Amino acid sequence: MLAASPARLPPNRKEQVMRDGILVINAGSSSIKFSLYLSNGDGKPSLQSKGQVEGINVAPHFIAQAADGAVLAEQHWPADSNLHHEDLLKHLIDWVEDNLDDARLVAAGHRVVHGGARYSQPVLVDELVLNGLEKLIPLAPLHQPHNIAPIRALAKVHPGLPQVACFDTAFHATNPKVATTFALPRELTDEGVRRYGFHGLSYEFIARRLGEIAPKIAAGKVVVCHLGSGASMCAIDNGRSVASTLGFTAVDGLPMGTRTGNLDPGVILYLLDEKGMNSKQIENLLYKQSGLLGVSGVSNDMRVLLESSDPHAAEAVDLFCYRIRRELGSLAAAMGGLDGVVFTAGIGERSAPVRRMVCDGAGWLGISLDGAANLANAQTITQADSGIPVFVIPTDEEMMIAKHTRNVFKQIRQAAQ
Ligand SMILES: Nc1ncnc2c1ncn2[C@@H]1O[C@H](COP(=O)(O)OP(=O)(O)O)[C@@H](O)[C@H]1O
Ligand SMILES: CC(=O)OP(=O)(O)O
Ligand SMILES: [Mg+2]
Repeated sequence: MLAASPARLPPNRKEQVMRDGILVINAGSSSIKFSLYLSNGDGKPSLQSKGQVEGINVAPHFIAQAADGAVLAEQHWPADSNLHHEDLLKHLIDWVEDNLDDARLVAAGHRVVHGGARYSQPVLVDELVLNGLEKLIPLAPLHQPHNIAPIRALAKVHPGLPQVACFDTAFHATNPKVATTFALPRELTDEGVRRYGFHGLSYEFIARRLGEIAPKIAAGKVVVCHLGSGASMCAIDNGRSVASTLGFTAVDGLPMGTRTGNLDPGVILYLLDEKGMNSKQIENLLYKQSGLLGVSGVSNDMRVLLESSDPHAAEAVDLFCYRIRRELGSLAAAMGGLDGVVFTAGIGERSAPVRRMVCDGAGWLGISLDGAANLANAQTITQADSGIPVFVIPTDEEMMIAKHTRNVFKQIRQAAQ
């Protein structure tokens, strides 16, 4: 049973001293990340613990940490342990429940990458919603099945726990039609074949955080570069997404760890007709064998490429940075101007060489990098007289999910009273 059961909502006298716990799950193909937030009143949810199971289907490793990073629990399983997503999720949930202290679990929030045309807001999940989300699996094969699996698994062990799906696509619902339309026959556009954009939870967090750090810039035209294993860029005008590099699926735009990014569709026809590949083989090529891994032949990990002496590794890094520079110009053009740039996610937050290669080629936009600040991953990495400031801001998709989940939970609690 997936729908929220009002029976568990009004706290009884004893429970009134308990704090509300919100479990956030961000599940990928080989890892399940969790964060437990305590939520009291209207304040910002506070992180109580976080952790992850990595190496699913290889040699799973579980780690849980307190908000200050202190390790609370750790477990390794051998490669032949035969543990699957569901077993490991159960381990994770059991650990969270055994370590709630004075909190009680009141809701769970999940990152779901594709909400399609229907969901432009977080939604309380029920069977109908889940069925709709399952129909979007072909549009995000690397993510959507893994995002949905923990919702079903959690519903089994916790029937009645309100679960909220928070979408990577939702922040881009403000894009104008011209930014989302492919030049395809109208019937296809009308049935939903259009650009959606992803990484929206990260962009929403960054837009809000930039509003605290540099409110004047945040009220202007900003390009945010979310550079992780999945990578994209977003044009944000006065806090609203107006264009992004990811499209109908999460394989468009920039080259990523293992994904091609933007590709002439004629290449797909060539693969079908001349190479005799079928759609599954092509999906595998586009999503798992390309990007940094495919070009370098070395690794999908930016750290490994930057340390490698293989010229193909350098070529992959060059291509990644070149494409970011091109998209920077394109997104600035979409907004008709540029007031600031933000780097975020694994590579954006930590890789000074990548940021330098992007910014050195963006002098024409007025960007003038401060080398020392860049090396130090400082919050502002441009010189004081740079025409455009460039920021490094750590993203926090989990915090965004916790906030959305708390808001949906508050609404259903009010409705139940
Ligand atoms: N110090 C670093 N320098 C360069 N790249 C880094 C560094 N730290 C992490 N990365 C890269 O960040 C990427 C993962 O980013 P992340 O945002 O955690 O991705 P995801 O959440 O999509 O798995 C990997 O390619 C990794 O190599
Ligand atoms: C949508 C997407 O590409 O997500 P990730 O970066 O987590 O792979
Ligand atoms: Mg990510």
